[in-house]
Amino acid sequence: MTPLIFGKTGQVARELARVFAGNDDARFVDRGAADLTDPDACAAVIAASYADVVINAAAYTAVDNAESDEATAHLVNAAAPAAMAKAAALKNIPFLHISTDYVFDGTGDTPFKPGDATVPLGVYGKTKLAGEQSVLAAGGRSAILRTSWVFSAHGSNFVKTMLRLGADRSELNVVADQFGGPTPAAAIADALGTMAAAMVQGHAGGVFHFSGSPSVSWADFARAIMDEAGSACAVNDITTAEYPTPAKRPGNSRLDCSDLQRKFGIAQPDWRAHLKLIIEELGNVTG
Ligand SMILES: NC(=O)C1=CN([C@@H]2O[C@H](COP(=O)(O)OP(=O)(O)OC[C@H]3O[C@@H](n4cnc5c(N)ncnc54)[C@H](OP(=O)(O)O)[C@@H]3O)[C@@H](O)[C@H]2O)C=CC1
Ligand SMILES: Cc1cn([C@H]2C[C@H](O)[C@@H](COP(=O)(O)OP(=O)(O)O[C@H]3O[C@@H](C)C(=O)[C@@H](O)[C@H]3O)O2)c(=O)[nH]c1=O
Ligand SMILES: [Mg+2]
Repeated sequence: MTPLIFGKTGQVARELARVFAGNDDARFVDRGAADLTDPDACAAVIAASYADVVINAAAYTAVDNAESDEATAHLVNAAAPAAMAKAAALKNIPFLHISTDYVFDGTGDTPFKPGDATVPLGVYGKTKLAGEQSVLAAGGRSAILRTSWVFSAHGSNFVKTMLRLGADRSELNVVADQFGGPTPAAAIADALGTMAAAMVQGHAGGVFHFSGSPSVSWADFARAIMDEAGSACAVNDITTAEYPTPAKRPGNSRLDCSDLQRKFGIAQPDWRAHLKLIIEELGNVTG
């Protein structure tokens, strides 16, 4: 396999570097080599490459900032993936793209299936959905992996935020009415590696869901983080209304991941086991 990967510094991209560590042909494209605000530059990198599969692990992920910066979020999350998917289709090579639970409105309490109606609540979700749609419309073979609540030892994520805040405070208020599956970036990268290999062999692709198990509220997740880190910081349940943010977030982010299991043999990871490893890796002592 000769994968071309957009993103180098992000949570998932760094784990893809581990997945492809033994592959000298793998190439990672960072912001300096192709800025996603310049979709033509992204297409040009694909056109000039010898890759047999393209993975896009770069995105505009600042959910609240996107509310006041829709133009940039749209370029990065929609226009760039559209250009990438078209360039990959022209070369007749498969394209793998990552999307989000935030394409859903979060109603109900059952896990969303890939074919369920998408109704994003904010700009980030709206631009990610536009990206999905243009990737599927590009005419090539593509796979879209929707995931949720990504965490790892690197970059910025909820685990690192909780460890940082928990180190200075005796209690934290965290929303207890938004539910989803925390997902280790390492498991996403492993899944993408498996999917890329299958796609190179001719797998048809499609839209799939992948999240960690079990589903919890952000408050439950925060408590698990504090417990695992040995932190004395207490976590109080609050409602979404008590934690106002620029972007509205879905109350139900649960994803039904059974299609990915059936079509690619990929099982949902238990996020608790990964959390333990990551907190060990961070060497965190929060007192
Ligand atoms: N984080 C999460 O909780 C979730 C993420 N996802 C999706 O998973 C994928 C990977 O996310 P994750 O690894 O967390 O992302 P990160 O936020 O950790 O990293 C984002 C990456 O995108 C790059 N990037 C952003 N803007 C540009 C740009 N203009 N040009 C070039 N590169 C750019 C960043 O580069 P730089 O370092 O230079 O800024 C960085 O490498 C994304 O598609 C995201 O939408 C889905 C569900 C949840
Ligand atoms: C820091 C903090 C957050 N919260 C809430 C806000 C929010 O509802 C929830 C999580 O906060 P975050 O800022 O990490 O959430 P957010 O950045 O919205 O995380 C999302 O990122 C994008 C990229 C995705 O695709 C989603 O799957 C999801 O992971 O916790 C509290 O209640 N208390 C706190 O002290
Ligand atoms: Mg965030």
